[in-house]
Amino acid sequence: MISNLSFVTPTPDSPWGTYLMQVDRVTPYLGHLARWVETLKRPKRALIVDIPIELDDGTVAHYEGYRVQHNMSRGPGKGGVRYHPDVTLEEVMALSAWMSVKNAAVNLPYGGAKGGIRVDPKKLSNKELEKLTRRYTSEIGFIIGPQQDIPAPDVNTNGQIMAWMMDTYSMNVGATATGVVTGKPIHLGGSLGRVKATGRGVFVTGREAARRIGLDLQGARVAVQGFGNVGSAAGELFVQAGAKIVAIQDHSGTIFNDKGFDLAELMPHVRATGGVGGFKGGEKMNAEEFWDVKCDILIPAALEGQITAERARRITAKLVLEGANGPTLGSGDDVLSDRGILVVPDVICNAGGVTVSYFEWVQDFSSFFWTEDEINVRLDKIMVDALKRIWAVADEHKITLRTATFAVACERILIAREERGLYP
Ligand SMILES: NC(=O)C1=CN([C@@H]2O[C@H](COP(=O)(O)OP(=O)(O)OC[C@H]3O[C@@H](n4cnc5c(N)ncnc54)[C@H](O)[C@@H]3O)[C@@H](O)[C@H]2O)C=CC1
Ligand SMILES: O=C(O)CCC(=O)C(=O)O
Repeated sequence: MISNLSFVTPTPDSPWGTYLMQVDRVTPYLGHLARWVETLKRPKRALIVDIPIELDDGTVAHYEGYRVQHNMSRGPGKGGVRYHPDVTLEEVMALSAWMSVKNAAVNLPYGGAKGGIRVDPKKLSNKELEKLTRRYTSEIGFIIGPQQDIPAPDVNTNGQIMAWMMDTYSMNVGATATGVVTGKPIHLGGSLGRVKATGRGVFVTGREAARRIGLDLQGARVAVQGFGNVGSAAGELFVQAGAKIVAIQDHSGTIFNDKGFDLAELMPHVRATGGVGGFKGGEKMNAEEFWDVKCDILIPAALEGQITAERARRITAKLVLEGANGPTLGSGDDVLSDRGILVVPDVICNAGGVTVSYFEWVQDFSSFFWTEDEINVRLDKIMVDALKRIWAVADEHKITLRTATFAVACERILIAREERGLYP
């Protein structure tokens, strides 16, 4: 693992360390392009901003914000913005690099970027959240734009936050620029289908993977970690396909129901309380027992670094669908692979969100909007075709789907890098 960057000290289990190891694993499959591989090991641009805001009680608080543009060889930067108290520059760097790989894996004309603010948004009022978002947008305003870098929602951010970002950027440039962010509300140039698109992509890749390994979704047992935007939308689609969700874990608790949860009862509880904890339609479980639950499909859809080697030894699923970015440590990945558990990696599994973000961006430019059916059909096709190509590479080289996704994506990025050349 080469990393002579002065501003991060990755470890094998940290997000950037995990990403570097994934790049090292793909290098033997890159042929002559391997001489460009160092390009992938350093972000093109990393911006740290101070965000001062006046709180409701009159005091002034400072928050640290980031926007990292990992690689722009294939087009403008693209990737979400995360609000979380544990966000670091290192984490955002890894998330931006995974965006480069993901966008290339589904062949979108984008590079990779990601942003974040080190904040617990649950502790802020709506007014404070708006001030934070607007100030952050102004601070990063000179490196984002419809043709430069297009943010979108991620953990703890949503359509309202995208609306504030779009409005702030537009006021600063003096013209409404709907294409500067995606994941916006429908009335502001948002796309039908975007809210559930990431979960839908997890379902589509999961359905294809299940078919290939002969796993029947009818009656399949599913465990989901993270029941926010991604986990809940994926879970709903699996239930519609005949599967049952037997265990769910989120920040508020872990719940179990051997017969499968009734989502018509659970969803209103989550909307009303903010989490699954306290739901009466199932038993409460110890958090660590989640990883022992008997299931066919496991969907980590919360944060990074959840599947350690130790947990990977206990997982009973035949199929792991990475809804989250970076949920599996390198050591955990090796254990899953040795045990014959198929992992559909984040860089393809959760690409449905950015794919519909791309549709949103295209619709904004043409000011012509598609129906939800058109969007879902196009999304399904892009995901299925991308997975087919990746699967063929995995079979050809006898490598995991993760390394195969990196092989397909990194080749595309580095061809673009080589063709563009280096001289100004
Ligand atoms: N929103 C999107 O379009 C996309 C999101 N992702 C990834 O999916 C994952 C989830 O994102 P969203 O659903 O958008 O976020 P969200 O904010 O809607 O939901 C996050 C979920 O994770 C849970 N969670 C947080 N800390 C936890 C912990 N310590 N243990 C268990 N659960 C915990 C929360 O309770 C919540 O249910 C993230 O890794 C994100 O980067 C990936 C692609 C696109
Ligand atoms: O929709 C987008 O542009 C990016 C979504 C995202 O942050 C991700 O795929 O991790």
